[in-house]
Amino acid sequence: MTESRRPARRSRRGPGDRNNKPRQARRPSPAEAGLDPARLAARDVLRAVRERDAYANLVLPALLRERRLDGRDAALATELTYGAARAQGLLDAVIAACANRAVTEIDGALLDTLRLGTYQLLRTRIAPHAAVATSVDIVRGEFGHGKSGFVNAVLRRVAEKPEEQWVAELAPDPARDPVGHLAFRYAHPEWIAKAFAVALGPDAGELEEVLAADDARPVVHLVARPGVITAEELALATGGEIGPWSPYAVHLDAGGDPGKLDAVREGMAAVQDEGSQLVARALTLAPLGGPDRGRWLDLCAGPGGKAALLGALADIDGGTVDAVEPVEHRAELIRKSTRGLPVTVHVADGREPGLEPGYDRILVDAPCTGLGALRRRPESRWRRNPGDVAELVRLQKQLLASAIGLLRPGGVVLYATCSPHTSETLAVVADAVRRHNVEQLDTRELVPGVPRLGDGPAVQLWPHRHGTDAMFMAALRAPAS
Ligand SMILES: C[S@@+](CC[C@H](N)C(=O)[O-])C[C@H]1O[C@@H](n2cnc3c(N)ncnc32)[C@H](O)[C@@H]1O
Repeated sequence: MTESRRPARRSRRGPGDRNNKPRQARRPSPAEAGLDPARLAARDVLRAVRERDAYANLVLPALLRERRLDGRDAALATELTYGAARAQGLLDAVIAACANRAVTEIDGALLDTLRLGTYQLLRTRIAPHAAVATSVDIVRGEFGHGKSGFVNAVLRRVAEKPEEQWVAELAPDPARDPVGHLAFRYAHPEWIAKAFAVALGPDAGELEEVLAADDARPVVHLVARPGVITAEELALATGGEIGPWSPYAVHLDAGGDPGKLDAVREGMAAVQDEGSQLVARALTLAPLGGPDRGRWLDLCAGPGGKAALLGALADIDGGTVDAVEPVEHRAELIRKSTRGLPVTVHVADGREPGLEPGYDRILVDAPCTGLGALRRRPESRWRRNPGDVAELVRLQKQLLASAIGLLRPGGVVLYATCSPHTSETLAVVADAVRRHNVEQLDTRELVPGVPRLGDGPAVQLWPHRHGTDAMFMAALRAPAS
């Protein structure tokens, strides 16, 4: 991040032009007030996230379009929004230390701007005076001098020390609490860092790399629709690079909106993490007892990323896919993403979908905490709490049991989560193996060519090792007869 403060844009319309109203009769627009549009957009998204539980990665693109921000403004707004949303816990600890009060005692509207300013001061190369002045301007424009004085005072204290020094002062002692220290330093809730350490097991020494990977800006992954375009052709068409593991993956390094790419608009490609591509492909590669008659099921299919890949692969061999999703608007997304493919969408609960048993292959891409995709969902680490896990695990076990009941003899179910939390992964699979007559396959063989998959039989992908989301998958096969 090399952005420094630029002169604020001025409106071309003279202040007072509209409706010929006198100058003093209306508030100046943000541009007229000299407010930086990128920072204002970032502040507004942070506010929507805090007040309405909005998703930053949905609100920001819409807001950039609405305000016609592009180029450097869009890049700066994106960096500041996602960066501040990810780092919230660390930013709040520093703000609390500088304000001499808990952040819960600070007016939320001021806190958004303080987070934005603190992020710029600690984690970007934006000149400190610019970070402070633009934050103060935003607050002064909305609340007046008194509150902007408070923001000014807090941010000036933040600016006294670099991030490392704040971490050294505020984080738990690394000798006594190494996981707590890393969690603080890499801005993760401690329970999530602990869950990652447990999932890494003997490789827990890699925890710092996992946490750091979560904070890196994620590369956009595209999937080339099989039978329509190859990854090579897609890479050429988009200027991207072929992904290392999935035969359909292309990585886009450049920023910008992938939805505007011709290949994506024309349905030849879609945005999909390479790990998700590997999950869908693994289901198709699993060895069945007996021949594959091409009757496949995606039991938790919304919004349809994997259903679309499965549908395209099924189409090549004349197979079909049933896709189940209980939430109507997510079912509609599946219909859109699988248009033209042999996929039938069922709005139903996967625990009792009302489908005829006898499937050759079933994917259970279970609802989960999403702890494996934190880099793509900036605010989610601060929204989730440990109490979410037990309820999800109950649902995951029920969905997996339902899937096993829908298999034909010799059929395979692939259980997957975008979470590495072992309660959602290994424990759910162990429970299924204990309760049901299924054999666990070596899932590593279903992701050929991918290194560092551990001792099996399940597969845990990691952002720091594979550049994918931390997808988990385990294949279970029903006895042949
Ligand atoms: C991890 S997402 C699946 C992502 C999807 N496979 C893809 O690649 O786009 C889990 C989905 O399960 C759905 N879900 C939640 N409860 C469910 C249930 N009882 N039965 C089936 N699906 C359910 C959620 O609405 C969500 O769309």
